Amino acid sequence: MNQVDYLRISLIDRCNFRCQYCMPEGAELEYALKQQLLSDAELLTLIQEVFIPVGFTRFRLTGGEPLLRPGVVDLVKAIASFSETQDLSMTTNGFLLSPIAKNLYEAGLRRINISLDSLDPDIFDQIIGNHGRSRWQQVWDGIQAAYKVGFNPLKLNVVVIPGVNDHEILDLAALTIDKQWHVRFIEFMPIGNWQLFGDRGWVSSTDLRQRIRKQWGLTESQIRGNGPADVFQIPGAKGTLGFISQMSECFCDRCNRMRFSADGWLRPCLLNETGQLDLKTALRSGVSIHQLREQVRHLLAIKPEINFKGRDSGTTGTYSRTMSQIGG
Ligand SMILES: Nc1nc2c(ncn2[C@@H]2O[C@H](COP(=O)(O)OP(=O)(O)OP(=O)(O)O)[C@@H](O)[C@H]2O)c(=O)[nH]1
Ligand SMILES: C[S@@+](CC[C@H](N)C(=O)[O-])C[C@H]1O[C@@H](n2cnc3c(N)ncnc32)[C@H](O)[C@@H]1O
Ligand code: SF4
Ligand code: SF4
Repeated sequence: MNQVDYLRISLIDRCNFRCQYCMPEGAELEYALKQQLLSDAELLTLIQEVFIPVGFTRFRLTGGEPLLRPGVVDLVKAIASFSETQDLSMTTNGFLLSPIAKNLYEAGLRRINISLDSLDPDIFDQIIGNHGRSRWQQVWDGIQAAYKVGFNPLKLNVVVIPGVNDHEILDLAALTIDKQWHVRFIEFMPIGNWQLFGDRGWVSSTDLRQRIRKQWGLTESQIRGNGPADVFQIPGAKGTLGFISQMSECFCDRCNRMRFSADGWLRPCLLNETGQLDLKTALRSGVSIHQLREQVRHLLAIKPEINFKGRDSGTTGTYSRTMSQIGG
């Protein structure tokens, strides 16, 4: 059985973007109230006294937009300071990154994944639901700042939406030729926006690889990631290309992760809502740390049965939480 030692922690369910595939404009979203969110102290207690003792050693901070969380640098510092923390990373939209990148690095964050769905500012703004001054440049500046500060690996996430940004695949892939960046193409999942998804809203990774292979050739990379991406490389390129094929492939047999929401729910599988534990309510109502640990241990033991098994249909299920609430 795969070791489950990687926890994706959502720091906040809010976001400064409205990506079409995640929290589209007009969608009715219910945000957690401040008192429903875990405080820093509660989160750190749960990490140190529950998650680490049951075997989690790798943590990814996500959201919503994690850089909107007040005191995010101090939180990074605190999690990085636990001697058991072997890997601390973040997934961000990069908009607020530039001025804070150095502080995050100095606080102990080493890996960062930044979403960048387009190199064309107009298409970018259309995808993220922006109507004012374009936000592309500020995100690009955030990426450059992270690169300069020394984040390694630096990964760029692209959700591929047919008819919207799939014509940019080669331009995005070309970013890896001269820079040691890792560009990852993610198959769009119908969580959050069924309308945009339509009959077949995703382009398969196999299809994308064919297009890239035709242009430059493509080899399987020796580098293995920590997660679901299959890693390839344009021959001679400095960086790599990752393909996250959650619609066309099953990588659940190598699943190593759980998710923890900003309001304290532990979720054993992204695509299956079974078995979630409300650790915040339990903690606040005085359930002992020992009992919480046992509950999480039990969830780890039954996770293989919960892991998503409905992939054959080529769709997923229906979900009560959006990607922004789950943390991707
Ligand atoms: N189905 C499924 N998709 C996942 C899982 N983990 C990540 N993804 C998808 O991959 C996207 C990008 O994830 P990231 O936040 O960049 O993290 P990652 O690729 O796991 O990170 P690394 O630790 O750098 O490998 C997510 O938004 C999801 O769409 C998973 O366990 N199951
Ligand atoms: C929910 S976001 C949270 C972190 C941050 N706000 C960001 O966008 O990077 C995490 C990841 O989920 C991806 N994502 C969101 N909705 C998705 C969907 N419907 N299908 C596939 N990936 C999705 C985003 O592209 C992003 O890479
Ligand atoms: S994908 Fe990230 S940036 Fe886009 S709306 Fe969702 S949480 Fe915000
Ligand atoms: S769908 Fe569930 S079991 Fe499969 S890789 Fe993602 S989180 Fe793990």
